[in-house]
Amino acid sequence: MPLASRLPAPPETMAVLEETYAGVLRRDPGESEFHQAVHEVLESLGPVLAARPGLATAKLVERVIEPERQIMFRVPWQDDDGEIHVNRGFRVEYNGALGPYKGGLRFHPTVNLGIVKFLGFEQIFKNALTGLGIGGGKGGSDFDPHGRSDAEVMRFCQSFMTELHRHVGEHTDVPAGDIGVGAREIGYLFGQYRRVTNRWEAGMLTGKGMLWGGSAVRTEATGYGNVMFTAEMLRRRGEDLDGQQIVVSGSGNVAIYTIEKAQQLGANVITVSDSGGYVVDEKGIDLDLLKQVKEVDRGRVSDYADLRGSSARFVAGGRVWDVPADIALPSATQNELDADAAAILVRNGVKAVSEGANMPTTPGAVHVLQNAGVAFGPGKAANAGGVAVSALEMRQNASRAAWPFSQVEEELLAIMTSIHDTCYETADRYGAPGDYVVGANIAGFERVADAMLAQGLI
Ligand SMILES: NC(=O)C1=CN([C@@H]2O[C@H](COP(=O)(O)OP(=O)(O)OC[C@H]3O[C@@H](n4cnc5c(N)ncnc54)[C@H](OP(=O)(O)O)[C@@H]3O)[C@@H](O)[C@H]2O)C=CC1
Ligand SMILES: N=C(CCC(=O)O)C(=O)O
Repeated sequence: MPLASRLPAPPETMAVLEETYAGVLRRDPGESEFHQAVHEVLESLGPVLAARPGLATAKLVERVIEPERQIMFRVPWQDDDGEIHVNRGFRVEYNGALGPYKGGLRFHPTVNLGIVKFLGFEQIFKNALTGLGIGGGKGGSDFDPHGRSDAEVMRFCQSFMTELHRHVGEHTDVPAGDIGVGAREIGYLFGQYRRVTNRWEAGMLTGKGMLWGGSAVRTEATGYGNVMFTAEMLRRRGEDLDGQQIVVSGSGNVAIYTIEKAQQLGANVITVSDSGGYVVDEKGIDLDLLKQVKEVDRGRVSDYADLRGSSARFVAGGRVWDVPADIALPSATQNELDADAAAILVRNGVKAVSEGANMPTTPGAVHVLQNAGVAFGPGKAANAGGVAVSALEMRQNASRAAWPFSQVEEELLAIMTSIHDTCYETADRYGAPGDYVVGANIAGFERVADAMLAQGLI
């Protein structure tokens, strides 16, 4: 896809960015999600490079695009029947200019280097926007935890950390959860780290249990934060969440706590989904039942529909975007909301779309939504609540403190409001009022670039 500037920029500046992008396509063919993530950022940087030619001279954009370190490793493990499996592990330590590498681990059969690089590249700017002194990184494996016993997941996590421990630490690289990596997996990973290093290093992993160094609100943080960001976008338009009809995709950690905060603010959430399809619940999602199905029984959204009764309908293979709503909060996976879905949302009168997931909206869908005047919150800004509270967990660990839920939630609200305002004001300053994609990309990039320039050619 050719590079088109989202903002007026001199042709010679765009030519430099186009050559940089061509280099990415040449060097990393086939990594389509990584290309997509880079493409979106480069489309925002024209005016920045035009105003600061020194960035081009310093090859700053090329340096940000190339990870500082890419680690891949073998993960052998044995299932409950004694059969041996071999998975592949990844950790991309993308950019440490602002702090230790920080980012989740994803366990999903679709994980490959390109996926990890897209997630890590997004994480650089997301973490920069938090202002909390964290660099960008990401990792994971093509291991599929679905249907595996706790013992099998434990053996996999122990094998995975036996290798990963060489590369992580509280002052180096601090992983956390993402798709397929929740409280159970974090526990097994931390236990193995402790065993192989003989160190109690609380700050090397976030999302830990409350009894052993975890932070209040970390479980809720990503979902809460996206709803807080959405509320700020609406507030700027003289609206709030009370009474709004909301469609949510996904039914995991981000989706569940998105629903919780949205319901607390008076909204009516009527859908959840998983890879089998979606449920629409005319009475509104029963969150206690959803938590029981997903967090306790590790079931499917179709099980929710069966248990919920007549108000809930399961649509196999369908997408929540077909259901009329005021607000859409994609909280499952990348590229789940395409241009056709965006057109349906617009036709049904959607007012705001805010990304709880990482890069869930395709470029074509972003174009449809923004052209229709829909408030759009990009994931690198809107879903930064998770990593922000991870950074607060690291802060508590460093001071051996444990803050109460109310204090952490107050901090989270302040951080999400600050991220919103930074993006909003940056977009305004660059002549793209209300374009949070431009605001997030430029504000995040400038913070990283200034730190990189100060630290020399490394
Ligand atoms: N956890 C965190 O701290 C943060 C997560 N995110 C992002 O939020 C999104 C969700 O993560 P999280 O809630 O933690 O993960 P979970 O594993 O808890 O839940 C993922 C949900 O998305 C669904 N899903 C995953 N892949 C697909 C697919 N290919 N097609 C349809 N549905 C799919 C899953 O359904 P199924 O069970 O059928 O696979 C599940 O309902 C991801 O994009 C993640 O990168 C962003 C910021 C922070
Ligand atoms: N998966 C996460 C959370 C990362 C973290 O808490 O370090 C993300 O920001 O995408």
